[in-house]
Amino acid sequence: MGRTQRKRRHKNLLKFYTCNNEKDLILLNSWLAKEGVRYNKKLVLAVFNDTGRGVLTKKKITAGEELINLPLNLTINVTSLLMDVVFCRVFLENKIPCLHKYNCKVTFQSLMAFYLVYLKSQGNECKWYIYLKNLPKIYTVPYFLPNEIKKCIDDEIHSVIVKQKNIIENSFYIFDEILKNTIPNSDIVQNFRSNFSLCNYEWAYFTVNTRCVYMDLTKVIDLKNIESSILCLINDNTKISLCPYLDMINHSPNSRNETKLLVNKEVGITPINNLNEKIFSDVRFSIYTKNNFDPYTQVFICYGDSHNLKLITEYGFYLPSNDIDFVSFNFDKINIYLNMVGSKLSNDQLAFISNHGLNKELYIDLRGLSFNFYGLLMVVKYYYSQNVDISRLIYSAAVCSDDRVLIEFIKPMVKERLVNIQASLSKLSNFSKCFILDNCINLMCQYVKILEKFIKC
Ligand SMILES: C[S@@+](CC[C@H](N)C(=O)[O-])C[C@H]1O[C@@H](n2cnc3c(N)ncnc32)[C@H](O)[C@@H]1O
Repeated sequence: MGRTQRKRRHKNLLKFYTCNNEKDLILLNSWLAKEGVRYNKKLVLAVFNDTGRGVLTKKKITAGEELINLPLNLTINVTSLLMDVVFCRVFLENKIPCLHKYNCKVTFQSLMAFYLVYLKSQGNECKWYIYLKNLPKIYTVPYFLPNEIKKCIDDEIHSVIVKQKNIIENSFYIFDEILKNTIPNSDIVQNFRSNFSLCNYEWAYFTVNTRCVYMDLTKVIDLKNIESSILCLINDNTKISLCPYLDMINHSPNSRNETKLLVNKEVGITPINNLNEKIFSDVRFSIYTKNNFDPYTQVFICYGDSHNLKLITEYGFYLPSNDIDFVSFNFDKINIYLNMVGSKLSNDQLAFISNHGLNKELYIDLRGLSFNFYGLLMVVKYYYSQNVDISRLIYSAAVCSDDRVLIEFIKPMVKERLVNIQASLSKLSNFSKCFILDNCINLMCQYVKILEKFIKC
């Protein structure tokens, strides 16, 4: 090894320690190998200073290399739920007609979370025991902040938590009712009943939220006739799945990757009532990277959206110096401001705004007003100007959007937003520090930076 290489390796070594030899992870690795997972031999699990547990490569990885390849039966996906006879009986052998009563009432994510509590309640009798044992015990999303702190954080973060809370609590009460009314004809269901609590369900919900990957199984299963199956409870699609080991890879906004479902030609599209494990024994799920990774560096994939509001509230982490962050403004609040400054919108203006979608995507980022925000302000200011074609004017904003009149007009409202965030930050400084709160404070400071830049321009 040359001097430069040695130096680089030493520098990298300081940033992580490998954890492949920890007892639980040895068990996880040998279980995965036994179950047929094929992962790139260069990869090992490690704990990194900045991101926590993740995947490290010991040798160079080049774009196009496969990272992990799993048999479909080793992922928890829609077919796992459908093929689990005992789980399906919870719904089908029930004192209430729950498929009918709760038709389209929950998301697939909620159903997956319910299934995860069911699996967890089986302890070491469960096929997924080793996998479940290695999942994080807690999640660092603001949902879990104490109420007195939640009250002080910015409205944007708070409104995401409120939405999460509604989804989680509503689905929890539905599942609780279903479980209370099921005919408990096995120990598995008895245990499930006694383990089903809001706290366990919240853990499961955020396990699914933070770890699932997109997986489209329409090439192998026919999801059309679902009326008498548990899928009639859901109001969205089933395209998410938990994939052991793959879910150890952390996120980077700069990473690019692709997944593939590798299907043996003979596997046709199976109707949901004909599913069995054998059919999928030849179907595999594979993930490739489109990046190069140096030896002894962390391997990342991209989870999708990378703005910090999403990362903090859905995944529980914050990316510093994130240029794509933005501060949203609610149309109703803008409307109140317009009324206050004597620029009440007419019905014609309101119809124009709604028809052109100018009441959505209203935000300010480090580059200034969003296209829609700018367009909305044009409608406010120029709709009734003579010789102005407002539609043409709005679309010219794609080329030039620095009309001082519009910017100065909205500044007082932006200043008020800034003052409110600063006041919240000051209240938050009274609470003792913790990782989740720090993430929220970091994001709010980013909002301050964005708004101050806008006001100064
Ligand atoms: C799919 S899991 C990745 C593996 C996870 N770190 C573990 O120990 O099991 C997603 C979670 O990893 C963490 N994570 C992912 N990317 C991260 C990053 N760039 N920085 C910090 N934490 C990250 C977050 O807690 C996130 O909810």
